[in-house]
Amino acid sequence: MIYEGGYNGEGLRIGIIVSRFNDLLTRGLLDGALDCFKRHGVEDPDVFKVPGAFEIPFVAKELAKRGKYDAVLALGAVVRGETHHFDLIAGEVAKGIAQVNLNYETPVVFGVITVDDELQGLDRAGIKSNRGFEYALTTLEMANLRRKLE
Ligand SMILES: O=c1[nH]c(NC[C@H](O)[C@H](O)[C@H](O)CO)c([N+](=O)[O-])c(=O)[nH]1
Repeated sequence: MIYEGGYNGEGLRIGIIVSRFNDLLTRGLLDGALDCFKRHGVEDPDVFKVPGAFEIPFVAKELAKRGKYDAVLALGAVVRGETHHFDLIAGEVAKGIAQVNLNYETPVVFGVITVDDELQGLDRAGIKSNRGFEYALTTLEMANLRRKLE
């Protein structure tokens, strides 16, 4: 028997966390994700805005703890600058989101792009492709798979 989640979003409760840092990129990711959810039947996903990617794990934990959503999508953009700050942030955000997945029952999809520069980010946030749309498909699949595992 093969268990896998489909892309039907009808009846699913979806939360989206999006960071404002590198807003030009994260706005594109959010647009792509909202387009995907709308076209797959998700009614009115909730959007939670945070200052930067580092703040995402806290909100992800708070949402997962309450168990209100079938799945949560975390969107952010970490751009390699002159400092090694991005390395610290990207690593901590990834670890933080992974921990929420393991400590709670709500799948949280890691939709944080890590890029060398803004142009590379724009390529992924709508110019060549939209990773937000792709991560939203992953979120639908995980929400539906979770329902099959119950
Ligand atoms: O989302 C990001 N936050 C960034 N920093 C802010 C961080 O996420 C926190 O908001 C801040 O450290 C306050 O906690 C970034 N860089 O500094 O490179 C970045 O590229 N992306």
